[in-house]
Amino acid sequence: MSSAREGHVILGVNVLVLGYLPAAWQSPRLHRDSFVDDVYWRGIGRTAERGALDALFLADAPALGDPAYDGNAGRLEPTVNWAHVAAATERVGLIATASTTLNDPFDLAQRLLSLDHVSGGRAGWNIVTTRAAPAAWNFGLPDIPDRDRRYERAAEFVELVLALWESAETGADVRHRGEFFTLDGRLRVPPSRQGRPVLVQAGGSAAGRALAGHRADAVFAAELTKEGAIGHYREVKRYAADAGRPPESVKILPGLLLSLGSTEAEARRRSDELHDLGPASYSAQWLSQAIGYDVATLDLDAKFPEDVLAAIVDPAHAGGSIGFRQSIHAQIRRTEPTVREYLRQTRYTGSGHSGFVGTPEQLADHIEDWYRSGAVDGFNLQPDVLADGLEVIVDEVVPLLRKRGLFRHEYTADTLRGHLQGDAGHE
Ligand SMILES: Cc1cc2nc3c(=O)[nH]c(=O)nc-3n(C[C@H](O)[C@H](O)[C@H](O)COP(=O)(O)O)c2cc1C
Repeated sequence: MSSAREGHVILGVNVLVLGYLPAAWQSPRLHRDSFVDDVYWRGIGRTAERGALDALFLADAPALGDPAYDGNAGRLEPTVNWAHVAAATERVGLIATASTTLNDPFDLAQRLLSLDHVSGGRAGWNIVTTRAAPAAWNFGLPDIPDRDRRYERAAEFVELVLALWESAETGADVRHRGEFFTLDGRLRVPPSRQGRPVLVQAGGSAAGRALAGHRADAVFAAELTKEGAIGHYREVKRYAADAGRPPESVKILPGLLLSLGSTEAEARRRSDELHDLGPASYSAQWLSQAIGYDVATLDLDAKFPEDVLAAIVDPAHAGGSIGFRQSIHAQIRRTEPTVREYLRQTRYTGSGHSGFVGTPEQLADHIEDWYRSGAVDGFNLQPDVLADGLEVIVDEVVPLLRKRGLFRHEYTADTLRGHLQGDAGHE
C-alpha cells in the first residue's frame, strides 16, 4: 500500500431506502412501511450529519421493482424525499437519481434547482439513462431505447439542463434546437447557494464514462477489483482532461455493500442471516438480471460457460448495465467459481458492486488501501440494513478514518460542492 496520497476520502451513503439487502425491512428497528415514515428519514439525515458524511444518495424507481430481487420494491420519488430530509438537516449533501430517458429537461432542471434551494445548496443529480423496459412502459414507450440512443439523448439533456440553470443566473433566455429537444425560455428559480446542483453520473459503459469525464462532478461506479477500479479511475480522469477539465474535478465513488461486526465471524453471521431471511431466489434472479443471462438454466455445480462470459458484441443492444456486467465478468474470470460458489461468494464480495464483510478496522484498511492506491476518491457506502448499518459507519468507521487523517473531523463547507472540493487536500 502506498501512503503517498494525501487528502480526505469522500464518503457518501447509498441509502437504498431501508438498506441493500432484501430482508432489510425485517430488521427489528424497521417495518415494512418505514420507507414512508418521516421519523425514519429524518433520523437517517441526522445520523449522517453526526458523522460529517459528504452525501446521502437515493436511486430512482421509474417502475415498481420485482420483490423477488428488489429489496426496496416501493419507494418515494427521490427529490421529494430529500426535500423533506433537507428541512431536518443542515450540512449533508442530498443526491437524487433521475433518468434522462424518462424525464423532461425543463421540468427536471426546475425540480433539482428547487431542491438545491430548499436544501441551502446541498442537492446533487445522479444522471442515469435507465435500463429496464418496465420503466419505459410507464411512460408510453414500447421499450427502452438502445444504449447509444439513450446516451445521445442524455448528452443533449444534460447540456440543456446546464443551460437552463445558467439562465437562472444570467436572466437570458435559452433558445435550443436539438435532435431531441426544442425549447425557448428560461428558469424562474434563482441560482442556489452552490450555483447549481452537483452532477453525478452512474453507468459504466464507454459512453457513460465519457459523459462523466465531460460533465460530471462525481461518478457512482461499480467496481469489484482494485485493478479494474484503477483502470476505470484513470480512464474517467483522462476523459475529463481531454474535455479541458482538471482531472480532480471529477470524483470517483464506487458502491461498497457493507455488513459489519465486531469480529469477522460476527459480520459473516450477520450477512448470512440477512441473506437467509431474504427470498432464496434473490441472488440467482439478481445475477440473471445483472448479466443478461438466465442463471436458472445453468448447472449450479459447473463453472460458468464461456458464452456467458463472452465479450458484449453489440453494446448498443445489450440489456442491463455494461458497468455492472463487466465488473461481474472480471470477477468470475479471476476466481473461476462454480455457479453455486459464485452465488454464495457474492454474499461476501458483492455482486456488481463490491462487497465488504468484516470489522470497522478492516473496512478502514480497505478504504485506505483503495484510496492510497489511486483506485477511488471515496466510496458510496451501502449498508446491508439501516439504520444500524449507518450508525456503525458514523460511530465506528469514521473515527478510525479520522485517526488516520483520512476523514474530516467536522464539516468545513456547507454545500455539497464545497464538501467534494474541500476534500482535495486539506486536513
Ligand atoms: C453504479 C451504478 C448505479 C446505477 N444506478 C441506477 C439507478 O439508480 N437508476 C437507473 O435507472 N439506472 C442506474 N444505473 C444504470 C445506468 O445508469 C444506465 O441507466 C444504463 O443502464 C447504462 O449503464 P451502463 O453505462 O453501465 O451500461 C446504474 C448503473 C451503475 C453502474
